[in-house]
Amino acid sequence: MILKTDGLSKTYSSGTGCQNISLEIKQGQIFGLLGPNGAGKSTFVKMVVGLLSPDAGSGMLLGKPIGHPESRRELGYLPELFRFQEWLTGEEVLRYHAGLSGMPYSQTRSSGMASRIKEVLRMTGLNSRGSDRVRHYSKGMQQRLGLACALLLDPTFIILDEPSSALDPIGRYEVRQLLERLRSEGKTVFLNTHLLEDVEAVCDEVAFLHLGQLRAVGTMSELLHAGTSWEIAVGGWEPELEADLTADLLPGMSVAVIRHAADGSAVLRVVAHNREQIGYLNRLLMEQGATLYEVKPVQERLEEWFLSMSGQSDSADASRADGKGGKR
Ligand SMILES: Nc1ncnc2c1ncn2[C@@H]1O[C@H](COP(=O)(O)OP(=O)(O)OP(=O)(O)O)[C@@H](O)[C@H]1O
Repeated sequence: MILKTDGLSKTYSSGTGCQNISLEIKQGQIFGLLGPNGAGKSTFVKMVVGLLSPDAGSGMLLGKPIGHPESRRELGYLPELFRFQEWLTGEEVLRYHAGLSGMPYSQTRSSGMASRIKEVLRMTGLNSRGSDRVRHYSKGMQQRLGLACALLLDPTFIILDEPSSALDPIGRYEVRQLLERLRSEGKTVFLNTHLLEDVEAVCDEVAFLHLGQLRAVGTMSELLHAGTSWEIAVGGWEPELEADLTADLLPGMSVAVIRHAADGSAVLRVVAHNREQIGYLNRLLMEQGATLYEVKPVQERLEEWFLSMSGQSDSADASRADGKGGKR
């Protein structure tokens, strides 16, 4: 386990922050922490990297208690709000950051460090701009420089707080590719974000924070409850079958007609919690003289899930509180 937190809590004088956060991040995964603005994501990250002390709870990071200097040695961190010395060049900022890590001055000037600096500039798409002053960088380029700083000392665990917030779609795509490459090298990445497409594209596991509380943890497919909603193509369909089927369905199941053609073909949207319930529906259809041709699982869209988890659709919440990876 790279990171394990147990009930981490921080309450600001304003009464907000985050409470009782218990998470486990395994080696080699990209873990996404999602949540709306003000959910408490950065507060959690700051406790993990040792910038804030928790009011309660504990955590182990790379085998040491969080906040311990040893646990930070293997950590790369891109803060949400970054600001660099604008009079320095990108290369100078990186060398300065190497020095801040405790590296002797001579080593920060070594040829090994010069080539590592070139490498992280290349990895983050800044290879041709390393000798330009930061004041001439765009916001997106400064964010890339922050990413280069986080990667500079080849950390085992990389925590990125909104790494793509200033990037254009190409930049976001490049960062996603970089994260995948880091994972393939065995690194572990913790991604704090509200960019749903990033989470959907790269995260192995996701946690959802809302109003400082952990609401859900699981893989994308667990969280989106793949398998509870199905699209079913049938033949021999008659409009009155909808009411007949509905009357015989098991508790929690439902059927709605999406399309129906004059030749008796139809597509149904079915809520069923397992394949046995689909088998039961097949039997009902056969009893009514209809034929089941195709069954396709339908995945909920991440955006809809995000909205419902953020309290924008309470009725959707209530119907999805079951199973592993569900709401907490
Ligand atoms: N230093 C602080 N003092 C007082 N309140 C704070 C402080 N930092 C954050 N908060 C409050 O704590 C809550 C969580 O903030 P936090 O920055 O952790 O959320 P977040 O999920 O990272 O938000 P965003 O996605 O907007 O960056 C918010 O209500 C915020 O106003």
